[in-house]
Amino acid sequence: MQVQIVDHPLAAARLTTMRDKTTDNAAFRAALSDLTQMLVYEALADAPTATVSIETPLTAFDGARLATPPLLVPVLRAGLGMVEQAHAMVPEAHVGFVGVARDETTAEPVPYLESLPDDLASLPVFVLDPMLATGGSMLHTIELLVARNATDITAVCVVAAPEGVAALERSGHPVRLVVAAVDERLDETAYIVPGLGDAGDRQFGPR
Ligand SMILES: O=P(O)(O)OC[C@H]1O[C@H](OP(=O)(O)OP(=O)(O)O)[C@H](O)[C@@H]1O
Ligand SMILES: O=c1cc[nH]c(=O)[nH]1
Ligand SMILES: [Mg+2]
Repeated sequence: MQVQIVDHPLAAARLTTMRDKTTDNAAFRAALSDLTQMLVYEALADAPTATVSIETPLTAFDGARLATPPLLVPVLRAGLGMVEQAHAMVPEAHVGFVGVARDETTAEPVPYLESLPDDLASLPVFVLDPMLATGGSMLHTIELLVARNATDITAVCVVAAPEGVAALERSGHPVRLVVAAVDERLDETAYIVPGLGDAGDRQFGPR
């Protein structure tokens, strides 16, 4: 599996703001939005383009547009903080939604929402979720996509645990990972260390 770590001073600065426990909800959301812009920019660096013939004020010109804009799929709740910025970067993209919440005691994903197009055979898909911990929520989402014939999936995350990266790798699904950092480990409650805490709570408050 391809793992692309977005290692840039501006990304590191936003991630540091997100990790800081004194950062309030609004500043956390702002840093996540900025960082999403960088992650999506990097995730699309090799995307195929199609030619668009236009006229500049001076002459004819063959320009470019994305050949196939990806379907954006935020994983609720925490992925909601990424979708507006990702959509601003790719305004022509369609958006699907998946809702999953980890059971607090087992850390197993509990699905509660699924709103996706029926056929994803010819569409790249960007799954937006800041946290890849055990990988359970991401794998649940990827399985929904693969069941709809998706063959080109990018997980766009902020922080991953090595355990989550390994789970994606083991799954054999057609996925690559674009992430700002791969942290040390999971703790005994399956939270990422050093991490940034609960990405949903830090944006929206406790559920
Ligand atoms: O890799 P995993 O072990 O599955 O953990 C990662 C998931 O946990 C968080 O969501 P959470 O369940 O806290 O829901 P929330 O976004 O509503 O807070 C996060 O946004 C991921 O979806
Ligand atoms: O560290 C973690 C693990 C799962 N979900 C989060 O929001 N944070
Ligand atoms: Mg949460």
